[in-house]
Amino acid sequence: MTDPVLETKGLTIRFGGHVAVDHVSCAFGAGELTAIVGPNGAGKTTYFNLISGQLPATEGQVLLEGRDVTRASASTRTHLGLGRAFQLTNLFPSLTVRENVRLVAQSKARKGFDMFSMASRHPELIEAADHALERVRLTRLADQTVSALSHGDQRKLEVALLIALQPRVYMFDEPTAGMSMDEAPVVLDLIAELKAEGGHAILLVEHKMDVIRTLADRIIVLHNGALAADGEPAEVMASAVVQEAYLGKEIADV
Ligand SMILES: Nc1ncnc2c1ncn2[C@@H]1O[C@H](COP(=O)(O)OP(=O)(O)OP(=O)(O)O)[C@@H](O)[C@H]1O
Repeated sequence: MTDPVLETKGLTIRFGGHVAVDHVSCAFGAGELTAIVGPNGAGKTTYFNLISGQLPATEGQVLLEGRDVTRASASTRTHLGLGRAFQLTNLFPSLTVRENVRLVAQSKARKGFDMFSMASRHPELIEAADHALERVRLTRLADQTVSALSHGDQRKLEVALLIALQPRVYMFDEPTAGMSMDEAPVVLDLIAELKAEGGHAILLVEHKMDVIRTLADRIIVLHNGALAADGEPAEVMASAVVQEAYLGKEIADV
């Protein structure tokens, strides 16, 4: 790997006596999509929270393009290029879909949040928002308020917001959860396109094996918070230790 885009070194968090993420050292390169798997409670979401800054590490480091961001706030990490799919609680439900995406494009461009005056003076922000919406096939809903969107369309909007942010690292946590069979391919195709663009590291927490099989270049397995396996998908899937101990029966048909 050339210089990693993202790296964790000995990353650890303890909740009281419980070690939820246990000295995880892992580097993620540009153009690589890594699926993070493991049984319920293995520490996947907590690992994501440590990387994105939602939780403070007890020990270890998070490096973004070589820069130590371990003590940086979540919003600083976002500005530095760490893009985690937005939770809908971060959105403005009474604003339109386009306005929400534009606010992210605006924050990326560091042009402040004076939403209504900014729009006319910076048509490029509208363009960036519309481009992101087009990529997730939400153009037809651009003028709807967010609160009126279906669950699947809200998930697509989360991805559009990430695209508007143009991060170096994309972090997706079960991006197609709750989507219909018709909706999921839009998001999965888009993630494949982002991977093909080559400039980003992509991390994906995912339970669905068909999604992992289609998208992942690499799989890491967490178990009891520790890194239990790391390698090419076929190799990791085939390892007896993963089949029997970590993923159970579901993986047997891979
Ligand atoms: N804020 C917290 N306080 C105490 N314990 C926590 C906290 N957050 C997570 N944990 C514990 O850390 C462990 C890892 O949880 P985590 O949610 O990261 O697992 P996961 O692999 O994402 O599971 P799932 O697949 O079910 O989402 C669990 O035992 C969980 O109970």
